[in-house]
Amino acid sequence: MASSASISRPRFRCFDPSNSYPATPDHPRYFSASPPTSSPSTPRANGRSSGSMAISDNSELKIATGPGGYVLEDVPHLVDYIPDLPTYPNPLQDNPSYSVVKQYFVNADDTVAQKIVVHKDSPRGTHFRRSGPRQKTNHMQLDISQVYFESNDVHACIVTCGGLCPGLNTVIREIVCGLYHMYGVRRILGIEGGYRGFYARNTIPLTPKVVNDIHKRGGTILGTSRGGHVTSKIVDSIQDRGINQVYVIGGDGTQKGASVIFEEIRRRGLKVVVAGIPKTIDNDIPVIDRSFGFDTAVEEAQRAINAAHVEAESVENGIGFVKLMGRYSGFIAMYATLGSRDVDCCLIPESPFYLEGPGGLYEYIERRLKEDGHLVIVMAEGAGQELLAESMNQQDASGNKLLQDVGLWLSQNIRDHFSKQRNMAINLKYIDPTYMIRAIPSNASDNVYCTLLAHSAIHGAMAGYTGFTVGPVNGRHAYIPFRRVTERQNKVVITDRMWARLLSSTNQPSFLDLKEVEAMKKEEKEEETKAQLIVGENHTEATSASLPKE
Ligand SMILES: Nc1ncnc2c1ncn2[C@@H]1O[C@H](COP(=O)(O)OP(=O)(O)O)[C@@H](O)[C@H]1O
Ligand SMILES: O=P(O)(O)OC[C@H]1O[C@](O)(COP(=O)(O)O)[C@@H](O)[C@@H]1O
Ligand SMILES: [Mg+2]
Repeated sequence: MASSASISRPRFRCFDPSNSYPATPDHPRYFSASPPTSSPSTPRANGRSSGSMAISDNSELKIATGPGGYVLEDVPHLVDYIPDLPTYPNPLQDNPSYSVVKQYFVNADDTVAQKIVVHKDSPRGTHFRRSGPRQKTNHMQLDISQVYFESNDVHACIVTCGGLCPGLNTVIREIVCGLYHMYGVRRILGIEGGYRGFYARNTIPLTPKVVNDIHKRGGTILGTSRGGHVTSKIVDSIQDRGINQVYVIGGDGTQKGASVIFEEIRRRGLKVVVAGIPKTIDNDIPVIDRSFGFDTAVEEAQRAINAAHVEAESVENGIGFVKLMGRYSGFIAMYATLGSRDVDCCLIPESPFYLEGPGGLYEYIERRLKEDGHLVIVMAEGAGQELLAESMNQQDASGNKLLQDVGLWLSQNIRDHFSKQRNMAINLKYIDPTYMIRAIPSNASDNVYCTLLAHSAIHGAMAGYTGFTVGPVNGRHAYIPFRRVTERQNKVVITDRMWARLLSSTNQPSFLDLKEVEAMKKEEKEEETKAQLIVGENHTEATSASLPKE
């Protein structure tokens, strides 16, 4: 732990792939936290293997440390396994829109802190490489920017995988337009129908003209799918088509798939970058501040909640019941509840609840009906799964556990309880807007966000970085190693201040006693310690939910 509050510039030994200048003492020294499981420097003749669906087993970390507990968790670079790659002047330097903006280029050494609430003696903690077109001051004191691809040589492809989410088309559009207008790239392919599209479907040539209006439409013009990740066939297709930049848009499953593709590409020694753009309407991807489409989803959920409220207050003993998305994380339900102010009870997977007896849900419902004559309940789809007698032992094609429809189950149980046990006539209206919300186009704020994500991914790829996911960390876009976004899920922390706000806004019971709260706090502390151990030595990091930071 640092013993003084003074900030000192980290002293490192050099390895900075983004510049072609000689090593200087100011650059990071990397160490592997665990030994690499493949030998990237020995690509095979054609590099092909007969592998099928695989899980990435390469846990190599690219970490540099500095004074004061500074840790850089860096992302791979092409020169890690293909040394002596030539660099080219960055065309952005001559681009009239970008070159005049002095702050458009980021310093090649900029990093973004994961932990921004610090104390006098706190270690500086984990950092990620800042995204953006990179610039260095050379020995002649000139600012120059270099890239690892010549525009004419770039052959990019884009694929969308997993469930729908507002903003998919915007990200596709912005990758195409960004590559085209910023870097003069002309060859961009859309892969149809998710991962399996690499080997089983057609491709669509993408130009700014083709994608011009697509951000106004919901869904993805490329189509999507679950399952079908056959690594060797995907990489064979990438190799056969001469693709050298792969942009993968999808959730945690997709990023795991992208990580495996990256490992195979590295094993074959190919000059191909793999860049992930995180998509999850549930906002369950960790490290990043929020995921695109989340804002739109919360806004659209208001319409369902409003409808539930109107229905509920128009009749005697009316209950409006809305089920929202959120398999394992209740962010949409929590934010939609906080945004609406009409909700009396919000149920999420992270907060266990019970039905019968003092402090239970039925008692609370009865009280609200007696006091107000109506009530609105919002429930995330993954909440209360443990209350169902038997859980479904089925998975979707991607291996995600299929959940029981707990919303339907609970609304029926509420009806039965009040009619049979309490002899009270209630009027419950059940609304499930899931697919209506997922299918809408993204709102203006998500559109801007999608543009930044797309641009970050493009700049990273052109600069030769690979095996990364992009996303804002405390408001600054950064390149994050795949492993960091797939190793765990982002969850609502119910011992945090935001959940306290929700409880105070709805007045619902917390369903927890003090002992349980203490046990949860202990569990969180242990999780935090575990995360510190994974990352390395001598630093701490925030592991709590990433939205919002305060
Ligand atoms: N561990 C994994 N390794 C390789 N591919 C995976 C893995 N998990 C999921 N995938 C692939 O990623 C794609 C999307 O995954 P899915 O879980 O359906 O959606 P999401 O990416 O939104 O979480 C699917 O094609 C699936 O086969
Ligand atoms: O019906 P589908 O398409 O399998 O999707 C249902 C799931 O999709 C989601 O909306 C998002 O899931 P992904 O992030 O895995 O795409 C979940 O909230 C929901 O459980
Ligand atoms: Mg998922």
